[in-house]
Amino acid sequence: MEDLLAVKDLTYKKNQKVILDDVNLNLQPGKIVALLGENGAGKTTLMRVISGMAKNYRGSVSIDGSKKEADRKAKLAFTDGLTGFSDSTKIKAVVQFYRNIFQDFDENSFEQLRQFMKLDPEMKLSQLSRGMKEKLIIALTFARKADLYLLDEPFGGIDAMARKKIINSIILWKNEKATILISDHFVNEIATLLDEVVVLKDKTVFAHKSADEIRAHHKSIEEYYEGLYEDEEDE
Ligand SMILES: Nc1ncnc2c1ncn2[C@@H]1O[C@H](COP(=O)(O)OP(=O)(O)OP(=O)(O)O)[C@@H](O)[C@H]1O
Repeated sequence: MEDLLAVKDLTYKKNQKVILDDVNLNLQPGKIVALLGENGAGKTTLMRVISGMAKNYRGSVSIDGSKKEADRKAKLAFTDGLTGFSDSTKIKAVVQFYRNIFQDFDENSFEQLRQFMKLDPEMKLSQLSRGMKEKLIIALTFARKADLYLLDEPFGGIDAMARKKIINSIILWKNEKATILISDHFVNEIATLLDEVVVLKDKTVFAHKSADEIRAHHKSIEEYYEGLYEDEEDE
């Protein structure tokens, strides 16, 4: 099958510091993939490079065979913290903006997601709690009919009950052929969703395995992941 995402020999520096070093990553359509790694491992940076927000990297990123930034942006949904909107912006105005910018934004889907998340369209961004903001970001992201969804620690502030409901529903919100790359510090909570696991360590892709393969050899994905760091702690 042709790759949906192909990252080839990617090196990214910020202020002369190497943040990603020779990253290669290929993802196929229709997969849910965890992006794991310690604080500072480069998960957010990798998503920013893939999405075209971070520039001046070496190597190449292609989505559906195209390296063009405009093509990539049209095919992927990445909501980076609602930056750029003022605090007094209402949810309904953010939705209006999304509708104007993204051709694949589906208002009916957003409406369903908004109700699911129990968000009031009249509320201003300044009135939203951290968890409510994260719910809005998830709703905006999945209201698009994208080929690739990048979710960067999407649930940090969301309460346990809502989190469970969201995680169980994610698979229903995406087209069968769409791929999700999701970073989360609690791999256990998303484990049942996963088809593949990518671990960023030492500035590069340290491991990329199928979830089934990991489960065949380890008690859980979490145990496998923690095992990658055990030797270091003993030193
Ligand atoms: N604006 C910036 N300027 C300089 N260095 C940065 C900047 N943003 C991030 N970095 C550095 O890039 C590296 C990777 O950061 P990144 O945010 O991508 O990691 P992460 O894996 O997403 O971490 P976390 O799990 O804490 O969210 C870190 O060493 C960090 O110090």
